[in-house]
Amino acid sequence: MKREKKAAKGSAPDRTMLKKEIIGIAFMLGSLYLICAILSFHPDDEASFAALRWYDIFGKAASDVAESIHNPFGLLGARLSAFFINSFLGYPVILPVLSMFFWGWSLLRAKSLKPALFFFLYSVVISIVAASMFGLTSAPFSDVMAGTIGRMLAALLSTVIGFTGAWVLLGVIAVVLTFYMGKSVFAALSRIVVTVMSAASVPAEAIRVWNEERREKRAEKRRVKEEKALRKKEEQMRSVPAPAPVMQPKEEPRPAVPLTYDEPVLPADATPAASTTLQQLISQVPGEPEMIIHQTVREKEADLDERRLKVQTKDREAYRFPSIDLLEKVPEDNDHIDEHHLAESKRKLLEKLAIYKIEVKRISTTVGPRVTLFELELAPDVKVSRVKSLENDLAMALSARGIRIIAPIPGKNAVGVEIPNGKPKTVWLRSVLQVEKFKNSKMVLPIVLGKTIANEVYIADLATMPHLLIAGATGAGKSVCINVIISSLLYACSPDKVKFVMVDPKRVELFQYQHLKNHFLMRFPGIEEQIITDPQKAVYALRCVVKEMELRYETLEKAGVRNIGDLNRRFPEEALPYIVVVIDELADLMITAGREVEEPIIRIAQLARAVGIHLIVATQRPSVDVITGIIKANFPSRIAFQVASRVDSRTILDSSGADQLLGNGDMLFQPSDQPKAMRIQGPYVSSGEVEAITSFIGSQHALKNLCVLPAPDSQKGNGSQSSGSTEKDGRDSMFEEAARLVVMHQQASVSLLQRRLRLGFSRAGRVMDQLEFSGIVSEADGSRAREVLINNEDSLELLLRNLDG
Ligand SMILES: Nc1ncnc2c1ncn2[C@@H]1O[C@H](COP(=O)(O)OP(=O)(O)OP(=O)(O)O)[C@@H](O)[C@H]1O
Repeated sequence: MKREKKAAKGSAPDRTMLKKEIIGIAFMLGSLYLICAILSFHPDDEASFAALRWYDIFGKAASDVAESIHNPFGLLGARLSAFFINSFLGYPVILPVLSMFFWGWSLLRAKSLKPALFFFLYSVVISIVAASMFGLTSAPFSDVMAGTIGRMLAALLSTVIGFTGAWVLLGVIAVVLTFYMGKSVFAALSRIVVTVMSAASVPAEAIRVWNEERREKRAEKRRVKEEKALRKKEEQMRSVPAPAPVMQPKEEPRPAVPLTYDEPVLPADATPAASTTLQQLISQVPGEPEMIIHQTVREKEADLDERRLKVQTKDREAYRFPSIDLLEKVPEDNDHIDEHHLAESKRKLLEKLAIYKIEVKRISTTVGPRVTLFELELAPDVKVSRVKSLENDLAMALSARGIRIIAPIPGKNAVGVEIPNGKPKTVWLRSVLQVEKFKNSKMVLPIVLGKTIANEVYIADLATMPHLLIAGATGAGKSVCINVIISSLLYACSPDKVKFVMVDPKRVELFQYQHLKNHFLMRFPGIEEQIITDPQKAVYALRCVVKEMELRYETLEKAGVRNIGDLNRRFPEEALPYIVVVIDELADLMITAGREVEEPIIRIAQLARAVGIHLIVATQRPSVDVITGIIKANFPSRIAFQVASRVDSRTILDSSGADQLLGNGDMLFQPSDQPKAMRIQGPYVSSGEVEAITSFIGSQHALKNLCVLPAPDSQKGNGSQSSGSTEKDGRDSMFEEAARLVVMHQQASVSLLQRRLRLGFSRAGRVMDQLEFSGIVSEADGSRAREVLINNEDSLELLLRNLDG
């Protein structure tokens, strides 16, 4: 009983909210009154209440004076307006009062009070400046525009710094303030205007929706009528006896189904989308299995730009997150369901099953963006494997590609049949980022993979995956998927939190990310480019990552923590960024560098989870020579796009299914912690959108502390050392020749040594290190070329002789 009473009283947060709302309304009303009173100021009123004391408002004298007052807001209004205009700041005082109104509005709408505070500070200073400026003029209205304070300040300034100096000083303050504070204030004000306008447009939208629904209902009624008439005709035809006794296979009756709608199981932050017309659409025959239509999920939208977009990085440069407006707007008719196609698919499916005498007890459907899942509850005596063997027959009966049978659906007493929708819907990146789930995500490295069959936005944490293998035929959507993953991370993480190592042997897939070089891309000692395209350099870059991993392990050990999360929490000032290594085409690397590249990939995959290094590896050749057993074993999270054969699907996922996918971002995602892959439709992001995001980031101030990976230890006897590299005094046999080459060309680059001396990349890199150690070239400095420290060949010969000696 007590508890009920308590509940009735409302919870503490509710009461606090209520209090805030009351205070907000009081602020708004108070400031409105003050603004109106000030605007109604009348100069003659002051004389009327001059004899009246402040506290003397209940007496007879007060009522006499009130009658002669011009201000429509009464004695109080007249007094306040006279005080603010004559004795305070004049009319400019309206600005701070206006900011009080804004404050109240922010309290009422439970918005952050920061913009209101900014506006208040700005308006106080700007009204003082404006009052002083009016104080400097001798116009007739200057008295009411300056107030006592404005006139005093004007007199003080013109005495101290002169009349012109006062104008300049006040002008500069006004311009600078408006420039720095104006932006955020105007942004906040424009948000209020937008909110008010959208509130006003709600009734119009409701009328439009109502009209549309009415039109749809009428069309549905007409359609049902037509269907009924057609069925009647069919029945009449059937009742006419056949002319000749021809032997025909006895056809099973078509299992049309009665319908019920079930309450969908929705995630906490999702609301069901309306799906009302389907019930009338699909025919019902009494005694047939029941049909349930799962309503799809409509994710709660959220404005991603409402979070804090500007942050301070560790090296004190401001960084601004890309705005969601850089992505294209979702076309409006995107929610439309092709109901006729759905009804037709269901009819054909049941017909086919009836031919094979597979009895269905209950059937339910979920309409996804690209496919519809029919969940069939079979009669107890039907073997699940019989349905599975019908995959090809069903595909033929429905004349559709991409039919997949899930037998049984994990955790359910049902078999799933996925049938492509008539009109596939594109899932736009903007629509999957613009949801509350993403905005409020607590994941470390949230990546949006797309929409599930129930239209739920699927977000995974790369930090827990901990590595991702993406495979599929060419043109199936791998590169778009990688772009989506990188874009999700760019929308979620600042450059302090995540860095990328990008390896792109195809040269065309990742070049747009060049714009990220001053914020998100890691650098490598001795290599100018930050997006690696050369397979030998890729091996070197991956070894740098391995070295970084080893150093990070040492750091963890010294700090006495178990992983990067604990380290960053304990020492936020020295927090390490997560490193995401993206390799867009593993096959090209495996063919040219083979074991040399497999080795560091496996080392990273096996060990790097704890130190925050994560791999995303894509390949269009899902064969065992590229996705080797050991690579597969270390990539428990995998995405398969459409592939040519069942064998390819097995190579990626250890099961078939990817061969039945539809392409264009249709994927099977195998999470590391689930037994079966799930079907997801990947979002689409165009290269124009990626360009817009990356160039927005690239146009910002470069970070001063650019992350350079450590050079790897020189590898001996591991195959990377080319033959003929016998060393003298620890130096390479090509050392002297290399020294002469760089001095002759006055140019020190690894590629020059590679080209002219025919050295492999890693060997050329080692020789360059030795040249640096001997003082012939300067040390590497980020992306800048090394300097040659020896001017001529004579000095070089002298130096070489000294080295030998
Ligand atoms: N999620 C998606 N939604 C809609 N269309 C898509 C999607 N993903 C890819 N596509 C379409 O497929 C085309 C090819 O995609 P993408 O370049 O990603 O293929 P790929 O697998 O990387 O091919 P390749 O291996 O040859 O580079 C895109 O240009 C686009 O038209």
